[in-house]
Amino acid sequence: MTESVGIHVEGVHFGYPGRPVLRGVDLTVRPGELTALIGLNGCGKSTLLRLAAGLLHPDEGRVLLGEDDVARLSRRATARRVALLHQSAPAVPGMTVRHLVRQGRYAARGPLGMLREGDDPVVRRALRDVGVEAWADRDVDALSGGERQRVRLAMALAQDTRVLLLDEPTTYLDLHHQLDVLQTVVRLREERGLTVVMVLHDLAHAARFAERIVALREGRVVADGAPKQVVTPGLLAEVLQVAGRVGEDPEGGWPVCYPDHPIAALEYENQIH
Ligand SMILES: Nc1ncnc2c1ncn2[C@@H]1O[C@H](COP(=O)(O)OP(=O)(O)OP(=O)(O)O)[C@@H](O)[C@H]1O
Repeated sequence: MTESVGIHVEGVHFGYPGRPVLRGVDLTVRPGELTALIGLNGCGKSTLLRLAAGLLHPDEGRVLLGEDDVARLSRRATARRVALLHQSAPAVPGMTVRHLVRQGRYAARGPLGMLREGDDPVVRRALRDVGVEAWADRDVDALSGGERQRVRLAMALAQDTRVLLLDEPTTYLDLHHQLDVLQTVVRLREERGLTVVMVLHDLAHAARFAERIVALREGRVVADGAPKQVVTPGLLAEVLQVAGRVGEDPEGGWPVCYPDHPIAALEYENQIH
């Protein structure tokens, strides 16, 4: 197994024109760690993943993959180190599943590499890993939202990187396939020593599957630790603006949330301050 790679986010500030988003983020993801990133809509989660994938560059600070500053790596060198599952997929009319998944190879290996590899075993493995090999010759357009989401995961896996960034990997999926995808991620991470950061809106899934939860609020990290340590009624209020209770799964021991109601802005400020 190739050695795992960590991610270091050091003093990162980032904004889109006229819109500051990340306001001084420091985060070290250890090699081989499975981290869930949580927070309200618009708090900067996808932006942080895009910075780690080298698609955006910090205004201040830096992002390292292993020893390498992402801002100094070429697009292809970055694509060999890190794969990002986006929230939305490129939907090209008439493209088959196999063809789309091969795009993941293209990002990392380039056209010559793809020619050399012919019927690429990594593509076949990626299709198999997420259980979509039977759809290889179907049009991507003709898939349901959930089916397409799994194909996008196969595309990210086809990059065959040590670092996997997953932006809401369970969106569109029924409960069976949500659990299936999350278990697949856990298994692949164990088998291949992958370093995984995934944005999850479902705190129950974060608490169940991640070994670490990082919570963002308004572009800052406000909680960071093992699920048992950080999942509290205070986290629900401060990070997700929800009042609720937290218990413990009687068999697995992980925290279980019982969300009650959204907290109005005033009530929320009173709870925090
Ligand atoms: N390309 C862009 N140009 C300008 N503003 C953007 C752009 N992309 C995102 N934003 C803004 O930056 C902020 C952070 O967006 P981001 O997508 O990182 O949030 P998020 O935490 O992933 O949210 P969600 O949970 O809704 O996916 C939001 O206010 C969003 O409107």
